[in-house]
Amino acid sequence: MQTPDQDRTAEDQFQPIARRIERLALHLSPGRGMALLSGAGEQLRMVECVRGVPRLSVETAALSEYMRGKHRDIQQRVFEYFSARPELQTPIEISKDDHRELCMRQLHGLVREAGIRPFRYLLEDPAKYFAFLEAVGSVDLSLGIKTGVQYRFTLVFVPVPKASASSDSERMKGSLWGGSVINLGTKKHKDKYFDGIDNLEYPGCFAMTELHHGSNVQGLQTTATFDPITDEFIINTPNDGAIKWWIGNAAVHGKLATVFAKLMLPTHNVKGVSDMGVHAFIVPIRDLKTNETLPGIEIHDCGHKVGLNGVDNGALRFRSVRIPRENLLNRFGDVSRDGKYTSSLPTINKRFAATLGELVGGRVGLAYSSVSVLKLAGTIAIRYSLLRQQFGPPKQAEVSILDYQSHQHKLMPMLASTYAFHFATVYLVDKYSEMKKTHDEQLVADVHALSAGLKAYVTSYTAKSLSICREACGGHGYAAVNRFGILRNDHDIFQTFEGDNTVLLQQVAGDLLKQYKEKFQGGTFTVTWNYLKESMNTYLSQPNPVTARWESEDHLRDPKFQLDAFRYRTSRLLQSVAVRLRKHSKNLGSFGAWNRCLNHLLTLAESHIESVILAKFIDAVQSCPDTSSRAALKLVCDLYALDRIWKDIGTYRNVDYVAPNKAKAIHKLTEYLSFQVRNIATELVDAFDLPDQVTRAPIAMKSEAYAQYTQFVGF
Ligand SMILES: Cc1cc2nc3c(=O)[nH]c(=O)nc-3n(C[C@H](O)[C@H](O)[C@H](O)COP(=O)(O)OP(=O)(O)OC[C@H]3O[C@@H](n4cnc5c(N)ncnc54)[C@H](O)[C@@H]3O)c2cc1C
Repeated sequence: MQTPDQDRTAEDQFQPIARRIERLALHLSPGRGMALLSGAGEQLRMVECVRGVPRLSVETAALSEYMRGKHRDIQQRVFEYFSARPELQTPIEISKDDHRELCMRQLHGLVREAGIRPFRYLLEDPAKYFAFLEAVGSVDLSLGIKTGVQYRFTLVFVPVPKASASSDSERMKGSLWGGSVINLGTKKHKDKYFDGIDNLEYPGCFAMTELHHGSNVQGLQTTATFDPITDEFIINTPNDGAIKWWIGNAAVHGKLATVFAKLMLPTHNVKGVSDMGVHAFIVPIRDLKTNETLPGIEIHDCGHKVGLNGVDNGALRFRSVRIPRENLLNRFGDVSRDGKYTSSLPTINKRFAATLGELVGGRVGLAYSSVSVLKLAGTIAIRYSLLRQQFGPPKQAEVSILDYQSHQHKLMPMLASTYAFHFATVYLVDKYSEMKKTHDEQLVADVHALSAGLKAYVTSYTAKSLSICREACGGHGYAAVNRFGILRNDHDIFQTFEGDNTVLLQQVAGDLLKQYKEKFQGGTFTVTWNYLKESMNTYLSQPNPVTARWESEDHLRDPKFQLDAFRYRTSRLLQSVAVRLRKHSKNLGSFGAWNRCLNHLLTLAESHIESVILAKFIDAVQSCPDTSSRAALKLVCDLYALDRIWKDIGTYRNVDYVAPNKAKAIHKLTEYLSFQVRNIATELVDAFDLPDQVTRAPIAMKSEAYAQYTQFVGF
């Protein structure tokens, strides 16, 4: 019996030989080359077999098991619940109002009938909560967001670098009702509200954004003025710009809201009040029994949206609404009966920073959910592309559209990226759960930056990919029943809420620069960024002219080469932007210099996140215990890495990190790997383990797809 290690050795020896034979087989078909390769995949695979060249054989069940994680049971419960209650499934055509009511019924059903308690999972085992969120998001993204609004444990304080164009102080972004009460409040709040939030007796809102200020939370204008005579706060909207806007659950269902407002304390000086900064307050907005809007509060519907119409976003105006002093969520700052402000933390910035570690869950959740949207869209597009046949060699059968090189180019690197993101976000969830247990300071910083970067990177990628998937399915991709339109519209806003992506990437860049500065002052890099210590030194020396020319397949598929290349790019971007910022600061000041270098900074942040994603993917390949799954993952990982390097080949060529012959070899190999991945695409999407009841698009059904599609329109 072989150990996994012996297995790996044998396989590692075999693979390069098999690859060479296979390539030779292609070379032996003069004049046909990639056309044969792409145009007649099925025949070619048979030819390959005849010539003794094996296609990777993948044990889907084993791969699926490796991908699945430990909380499949909760997802299964969600799927089973909706299977048993077809009337609760969201139809393709539904009005805004009906969709909102249905979403609320879906959530009630899960909590009250199926006995699922998301709020408890969130507290006890965040990974279970995220798995649940993934499942409800695949039922309907509106339901996923509605759930998040009610429960989520996030309030993301986003410290944007001092120099950035957006703010000269810290900002906070985030969610949402349940999380804000538990995280920003104290025991009295938990005792009073936990059960009601958990069982949906207290549907609530998270009211931070105002008409004039979204990203820049420091600019909020709503006030909460303490009245020492009545022992109350007076919540007021001073002007139209301060109307709370986009507030989820506000238009119809919310009964209470966490309202973010500037805490104003009376003083004896000329000004009469002192601004203590933005704090959070629980404000009842509707009568718990009658659902009537409470006096002093004006609520309007934000109206029909581009997507997520199952969520009732509303706008709120407060006219001197009085709430008891105890409604201040006072974990980080409190006001005593006689109007004295106290906090264990001396400054607003410190209070924000303390909140960071507790409250990054929303971004973790969005990154994770975005990967499941990508899996769903990729599964639909790839299954259909395998089924769909158009054209073919003269007098021969038509070929699958996925046998066209152009189609492989559209979908196979995307499939590889989906796997890459899967492992990166699973890692993020693990780190987040660990952080919630240990509160380790370095981990807090790491999770904070990683969640910002992954949320921004993954949601942007998914948003673009949804359009590519639609187009890859031609006209039938445009039928609403096949889901791309709805997914695209619903997911689009993932790029904006829980922190705008451009703003979040700046935060990652700012953190990298901070680390860079500390390195040169003898500090240590946080866990994820340790690699920079090493690669900064490599960067400072010139690229090696010999390795720049190495082009063998074994070298290009060596994880060391791939990671070095990713990290070299990040180090180079980091070093060069630091120099530029220093130079421009002299004339433009730090704000102007930051803006002058903004695109450079965003590229740096993306490059760093790509390095982290690749590193986690390589780890996942190496840790996979099943031989066939490991071989498949290695192939997919190579495609991810080389495709990314090829997409940025100009950067590598400009500094001679890659010589022309090597650039050409990377390109050729990337196309070849796309073809190889295409050959196991069925198994790779099957391993996502999305049953037909979840994918739902008729064109992606595992069997009888055309028949199901024709039935849908009435044949
Ligand atoms: C469907 C939906 C649901 C929502 N739910 C809630 C909710 O429940 N509670 C709540 O409080 N809020 C909610 N929001 C608000 C959401 O959080 C904000 O829209 C988000 O924070 C972005 O703010 P903004 O809309 O003001 O965009 P802005 O900050 O005005 O950004 C507009 C553009 O300017 C760019 N930009 C801004 N600053 C910079 C900078 N420094 N550098 C470079 N570019 C910059 C951005 O990249 C973006 O492209 C929701 C929004 C929507 C659409």
